[in-house]
Amino acid sequence: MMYVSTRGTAPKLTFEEAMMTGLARDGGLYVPEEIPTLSTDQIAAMAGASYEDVAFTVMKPFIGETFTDHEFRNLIDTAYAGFNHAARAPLKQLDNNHFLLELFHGPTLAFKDFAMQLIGQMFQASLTRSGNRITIVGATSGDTGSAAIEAFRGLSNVDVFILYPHGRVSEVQRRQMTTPTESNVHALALDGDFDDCQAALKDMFNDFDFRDGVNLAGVNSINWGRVLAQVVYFFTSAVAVGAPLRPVSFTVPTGNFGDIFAGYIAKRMGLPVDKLVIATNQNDILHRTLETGAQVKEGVTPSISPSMDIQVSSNFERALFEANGRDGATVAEQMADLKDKGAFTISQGAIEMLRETFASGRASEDETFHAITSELTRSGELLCPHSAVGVHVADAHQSATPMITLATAHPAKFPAAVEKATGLHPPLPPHMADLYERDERVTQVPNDLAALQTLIKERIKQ
Ligand SMILES: Cc1ncc(COP(=O)(O)O)c(C=O)c1O
Ligand SMILES: N[C@@H](CCOP(=O)(O)O)C(=O)O
Repeated sequence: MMYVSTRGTAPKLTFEEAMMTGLARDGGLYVPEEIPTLSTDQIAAMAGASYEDVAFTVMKPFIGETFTDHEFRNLIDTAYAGFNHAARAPLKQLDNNHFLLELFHGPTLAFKDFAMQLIGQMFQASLTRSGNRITIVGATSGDTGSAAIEAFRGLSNVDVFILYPHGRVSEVQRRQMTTPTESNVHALALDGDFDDCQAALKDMFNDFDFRDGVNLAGVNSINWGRVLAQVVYFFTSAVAVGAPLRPVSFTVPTGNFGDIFAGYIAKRMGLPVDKLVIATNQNDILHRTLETGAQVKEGVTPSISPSMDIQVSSNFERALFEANGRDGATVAEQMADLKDKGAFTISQGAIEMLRETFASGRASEDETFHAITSELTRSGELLCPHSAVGVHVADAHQSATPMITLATAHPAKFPAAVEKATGLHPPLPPHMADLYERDERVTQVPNDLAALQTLIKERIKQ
C-alpha cells in the first residue's frame, strides 16, 4: 500500500514513511493510493469482537509491511490498555433511534487519545528501528495537544512542542498541556487563534531547511496515521446498531475535519453509512461550504466549544481531493486561493459528490447550552459542549436510519460551560484530581514564524 499527496506532486510513500513525514513536501496531505474494502462477512464478524480485534481488522490493510501482524497487534493492545472502559468506545442510547458514542475514556478525556495513543506506540517502534531522533510540533485548539503530550512525554528521542492559542482553550485543557514536568515537553501559548497555530505548523513543514534540520514530525491529523486510527470506532459502533445488515448515519462535531473524514473512509471501506452529518459551532465555515459550494474564510469567533473554533479545516483538503476525482492540481489551486484570497469555489460535480455523502448543520451558543440542559433531562447524559453541538445537529437530521452522534470529549474538560447549562460541576477523574494544584510551565510566543523556529532550534540544542 502506497500513499499519495492530495496536491499530486510529492513522492509516493509507504505507510511508515507517510506517518513519519507528516505534511507532504508539495504542501498536501497523504492519502492511501487505493482505499481497501472489507467484505460484508468481515464486517458482520465484528459483532461481539473486542475493540482491539476490530482495530486490527480495519487498520491492517493500510499499514503494508510496516509491522508484522504480531507486532501490530501488540502495539494496538498496548495503546488501548490505559483506557478507562472495557469497551473503549461505549455506545449509549439517547432516545429511540439516536445513540451516543462516548470517545472520552482515554487518558486525556477526548477522542484524540484513540489515535494518539496508537501513534505514540507506532512512532516508538519505528524510531527504535531507525535510531532517529525527531522534533514533533503540533497545533492544537485544546485536545490534540494534551493527547500528544500524554503519548510522547518522557521519551528520550522525541521533543514535543505544542502551539495553542493563548487564552482560547479551557483551563483544564491548558493545565493538561502546561503541567507535565518532563523536559521533552514544551507548551507554547501563541498570540493568535488556532488557524494561526496550524498555519505556523504548515509553514514549518514547508521550510525544508528547518524541517530537515530538526527532523520535523507531525501528529496532527495532517498525519494519515491519526485519521486511520479514528476509522475503527465507526465500525465498532455501526455494527453494534445493526450494520452491515442495516445502514447507519453519524453526526460528527467537526473542526479540522479529521474525525468525519475517518467516517468517510469507513464508508468507502464498505461500512453501510447513509449520511455523515457535519456539526459545527458558530464557526460554521464547513456548513456554509456545503450549502453554497464556496469556502469563504471569516475570522474565528471564540465559543464554548473551543476545540472547534477553526476556520481553515485541514482535512477538508482530503475530501476535496476525492470530490475532484483525485485531481491534485485542482486541489493545489483551491488551497492557494484559500491562502491568498481567503476563498475558493468547488465545481458543480464535486459539490454534488460532497452533498451525496455529507449533510451539515450548526449550533449557536444558545442552542449548545440548551442541548446540554435538555439532554440531561432526556437521557441523563451530561454532554461536553462539543458533543452537545453534535446532538443538537443530529436531532435535526433524524430519520428511520439509526443515528450515532460522536461524544468527542468528557464534560469535565469544560466545567464552566457545563455548570452554566446544568448547575452541575463535572468532577475530574482520579488521575487528574490534583490538576489545579500542579505547577504550570509555558512559554508565551508571538505569531512569528522565524521567532518560533529559533525558539525550537534553541530548545532542542539544550
Ligand atoms: C472535543 C472535540 N470535538 C470535536 C473536534 C473536531 O474534530 P475534527 O478536528 O477532527 O473535526 C475536536 C478537535 O479536533 C475536539 O477536540
Ligand atoms: N480540535 C483539535 C484541532 C487540531 O486537530 P487535529 O485533529 O488536526 O489534530 C484540537 O483539539 O487540537
